[in-house]
Amino acid sequence: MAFELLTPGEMAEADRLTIAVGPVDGIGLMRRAGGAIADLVLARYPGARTVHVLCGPGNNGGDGYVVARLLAENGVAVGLFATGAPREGSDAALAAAECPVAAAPLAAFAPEAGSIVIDALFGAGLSKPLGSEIVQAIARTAAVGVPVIAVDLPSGVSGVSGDILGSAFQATLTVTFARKKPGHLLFPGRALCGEIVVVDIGITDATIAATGARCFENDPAWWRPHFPSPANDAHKYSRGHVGVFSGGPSATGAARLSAMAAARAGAGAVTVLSPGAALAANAAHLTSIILRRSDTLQDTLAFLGARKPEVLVYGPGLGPEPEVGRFALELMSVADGRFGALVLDADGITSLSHRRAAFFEARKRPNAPALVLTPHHGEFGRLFPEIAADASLSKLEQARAAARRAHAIVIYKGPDTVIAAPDGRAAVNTNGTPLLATAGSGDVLSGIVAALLAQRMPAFEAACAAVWMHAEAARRFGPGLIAEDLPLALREVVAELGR
Ligand SMILES: NC(=O)C1=CN([C@@H]2O[C@H](COP(=O)(O)OP(=O)(O)OC[C@H]3O[C@@H](n4cnc5c(N)ncnc54)[C@H](O)[C@@H]3O)[C@@H](O)[C@H]2O)[C@@H](O)CC1
Ligand SMILES: Nc1ncnc2c1ncn2[C@@H]1O[C@H](COP(=O)(O)OP(=O)(O)O)[C@@H](O)[C@H]1O
Ligand SMILES: [K+]
Repeated sequence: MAFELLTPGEMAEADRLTIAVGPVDGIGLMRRAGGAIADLVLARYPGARTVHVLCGPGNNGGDGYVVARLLAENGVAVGLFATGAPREGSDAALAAAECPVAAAPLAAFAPEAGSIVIDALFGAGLSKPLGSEIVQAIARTAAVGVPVIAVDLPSGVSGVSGDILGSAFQATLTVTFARKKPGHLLFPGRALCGEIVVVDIGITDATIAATGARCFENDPAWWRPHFPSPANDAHKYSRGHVGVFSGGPSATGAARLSAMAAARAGAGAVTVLSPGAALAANAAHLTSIILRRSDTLQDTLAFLGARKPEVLVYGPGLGPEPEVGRFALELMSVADGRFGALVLDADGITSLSHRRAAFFEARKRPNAPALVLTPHHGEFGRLFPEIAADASLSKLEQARAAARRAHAIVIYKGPDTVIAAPDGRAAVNTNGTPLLATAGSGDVLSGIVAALLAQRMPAFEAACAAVWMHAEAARRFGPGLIAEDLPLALREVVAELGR
């Protein structure tokens, strides 16, 4: 399955291994890469008057020389512009020597309406901000608004992080090789890629595996085999029981959203644990969801002993007060097999920011429960300020660092939600929709995660599945979505995933 995301370093390793094993050599890979792009250009832009190919000094430029040659051989009017000649003896120099079109300096590049631009300036090798000559070429291209086809990555986009180094092309189409890179899926890079096409240039799955890549594009294909469905002899508690803590009388809705989502995602029983003062408010709104009073740790322990829930959701609507964080620590310390996993969300995360040392210490205990943290950007920065402040780390690397630090699955939410496990596995979600930017949608996500964990789906896969299902439900519901709509919208998604 081709869902691995390779960093530029891992991709270069895949390249090296492929050449080492043979029979294809470096220039052979480059000819295949350039050939695939030329085919796409001819198929998609049969009427293009002129194609301007912009070549950089490295292998990305090498791919560009191949494209220029093939287009010229097919009768296309090709203008070729280069920034620096390829290194002597390199594959790119060979590709340039084979290209019959003379290269002009990049400063002479003047895009015109009706033409298209092939951006082969920098790809995986981009390591510093673009120079002014290239920044100006990007500006000239944007001013004319012609289609841009990026080779591997839009020049200026970091393949590691999706960050923009100085400036970057806005591509219409990005053609990359063998696998995507994190920079294709993390914002802002994702938005600059346009449509992404991955072409096979003969790098095998075994070679990709040999790079040790442990990052994936989130896709049902690889976690669906773990997706739960009820056994024939299931009863409500054997299907999985989730307990959700409610806030006080004026903040009960968040827990109910989480609880409803847990039920729709397949938990056989869901209990809302409510402070006495909020029982009436909760009771007025709950039907199939069980309601139980819980004001103290003793009350919670009694519930755990009597009802043995698999998973607890702690955070939505609880308020950021330090007592909330203290209770979260107590819950973790009494877990000891009384429940299997804790989903800490929203205020459950924020309230721990004042007790970070105690929290990280608690996570080291051997009997600590499995933990899933679901921070958005602000919550992430509160619980992991040093990691969040480290600008050298991509969002993906930050999520991984946080997962290792907290011995937890971390769902770092946003338009490009990253899911990371303490063992180094990570996934970037790609079916998100801005429709999810609506109050309470995060509470729904915590309930879905809890339900899948309660049905004993392995934790990393459960987190990936929950993020995907949450977004899929939002997409299917469409505009007008509010968080209350999400639990019911999950029905169709669950039905299709189940066997
Ligand atoms: N599987 C693969 O990895 C394949 C890679 N190919 C191509 O090879 C590319 C990678 O080639 P390279 O490693 O040569 O890298 P690039 O061609 O992206 O960059 C070339 C060199 O430019 C320099 N540089 C980086 N940032 C710069 C900046 N802002 N201003 C000026 N110079 C800068 C660096 O020294 C870098 O090594 C890929 O993007 C892809 O297009 C293809 O040829 C075929 C196979
Ligand atoms: N622009 C967006 N594109 C895709 N997903 C988004 C976007 N904005 C928010 N989301 C998703 O919506 C959810 C919002 O969660 P959160 O910020 O905790 O909201 P709340 O606290 O109101 O429930 C997260 O799953 C997040 O990934
Ligand atoms: K490029």
